[in-house]
Amino acid sequence: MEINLGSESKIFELGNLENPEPPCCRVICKLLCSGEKEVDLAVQSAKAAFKTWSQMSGMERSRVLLEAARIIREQREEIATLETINNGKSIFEARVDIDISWQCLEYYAGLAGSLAGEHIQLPGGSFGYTRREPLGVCVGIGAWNYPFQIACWKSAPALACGNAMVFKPSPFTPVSVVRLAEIFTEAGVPKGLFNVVQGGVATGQFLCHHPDVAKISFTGSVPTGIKIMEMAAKGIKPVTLELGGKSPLIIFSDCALENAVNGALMANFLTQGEVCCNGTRVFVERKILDAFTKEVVKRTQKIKVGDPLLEDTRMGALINRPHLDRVQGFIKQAKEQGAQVLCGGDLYVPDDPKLKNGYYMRPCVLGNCKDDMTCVKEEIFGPVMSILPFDTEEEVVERANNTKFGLAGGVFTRDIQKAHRVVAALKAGMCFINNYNISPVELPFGGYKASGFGRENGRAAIEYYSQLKTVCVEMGDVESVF
Ligand SMILES: NC(=O)c1ccc[n+]([C@@H]2O[C@H](COP(=O)([O-])OP(=O)(O)OC[C@H]3O[C@@H](n4cnc5c(N)ncnc54)[C@H](O)[C@@H]3O)[C@@H](O)[C@H]2O)c1
Ligand SMILES: C[N+](C)(C)CCCC=O
Repeated sequence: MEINLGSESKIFELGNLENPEPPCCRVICKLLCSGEKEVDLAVQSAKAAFKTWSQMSGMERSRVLLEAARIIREQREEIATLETINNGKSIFEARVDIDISWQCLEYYAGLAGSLAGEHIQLPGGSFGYTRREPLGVCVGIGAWNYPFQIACWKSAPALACGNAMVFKPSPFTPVSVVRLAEIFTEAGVPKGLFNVVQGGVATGQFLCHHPDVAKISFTGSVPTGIKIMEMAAKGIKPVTLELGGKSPLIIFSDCALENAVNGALMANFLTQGEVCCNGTRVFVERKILDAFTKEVVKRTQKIKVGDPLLEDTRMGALINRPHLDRVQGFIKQAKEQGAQVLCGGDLYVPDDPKLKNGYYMRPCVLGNCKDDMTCVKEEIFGPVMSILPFDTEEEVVERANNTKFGLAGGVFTRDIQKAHRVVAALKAGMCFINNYNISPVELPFGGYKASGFGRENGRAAIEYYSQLKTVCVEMGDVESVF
């Protein structure tokens, strides 16, 4: 893979080969941060490509996106391996991420040909119509937990609507999105339509302030989301913010217990727990608290942690040493505040000497949790589940909503009326009934409250990557008031 590097700014490394002692691991590549000049070059080349792409019909764009989806499907194994090396997640999960990525491209390819406005009849034979038009050069800024998938969730609807995109991945996971750019080019998008710039805060700021950028779609933390919104406000640019969460998962005593346990594991331990929509506050009806807890702990202890490239590994390494330390800090604080570590939470050192400095920990289940504990209130973004007992539906709904976040929520029950009643009362954008953390690309995804706004996936995303032009057509004479 050829990595398109800027010439300015400092080099950043993914790991450090020269000094393989903690806190560093191995270098897999060295990249230059894109400076102001490189950001401008990327935006200008995207702007030039936009002229061609936006004039193509939806069907023509659809064919190109389908070809990109086909290449990704064909190269699934290679891209999944790259993503595992990029992020540290298990190859098993990386394959799922890649599948969701090509499905996303296929879905928006399917919509591209049918994007249309309305015809509205007016008096005297006059009429109006609306045109759904692209915005121009959109910026995508990604987090490190789903690098390839986030880039697809942003670029697929953006390109389907006729936009160009400049994408900046997280500096912790800069690699796989470069492959996506190559694939778009192989598939036939005009040169420069999807550009990648590399770097961190400064590069992101150059992008957000650029006068030729029409829209910013951001995935990341709440504090950065606030800064993105402030920068966008200065240029009156629309934003999509996909931010953090501390989502509730509510397990009623009438659930199918095995499904509920599976759901709780899905809600907490994908991608080493580094998932924005995780259901980390697991509310369990007191009647089944012991049975549920016993089973969830047993199953958590069986999760195979280690070399993410091995077929049977289900949990790989956390993103970096500071983040691992931060997660460990939350567990220490939880213990100090009275929570009980029911399993895991300790560092894991694989037998393989080449992995001994990796950022591994055992997945953790915390019992004896209370709503006011830090581990229950703050997003940990690691493999830490907090179990909280409850007694009544009314009580649990109130406690579930008692958070600044509103990204997701889940309910396990066999009572279908209760299930719909409870999800209707949850103040969260993405709710699951009797499952958790599955990702059909047909369904809109996004948050309430501090978890952000705008939607990715589904038809809804089209609204956020296009604008409506209204055309009013007079068929008679002009009746002037003057
Ligand atoms: N809602 C979602 O879909 C979703 C998905 C994944 C992650 N997240 C959230 O992301 C967070 C973890 O990801 P992270 O640590 O990469 O988040 P982050 O906010 O630190 O960084 C996200 C991206 O923003 C860039 N950035 C940082 N400061 C910037 C600035 N001032 N201007 C412009 N760009 C800037 C970073 O380089 C990175 O590319 C968690 O809070 C998680 O919940 C949300
Ligand atoms: C694919 N998941 C598991 C729904 C995660 C979506 C992106 C959030 O971090």
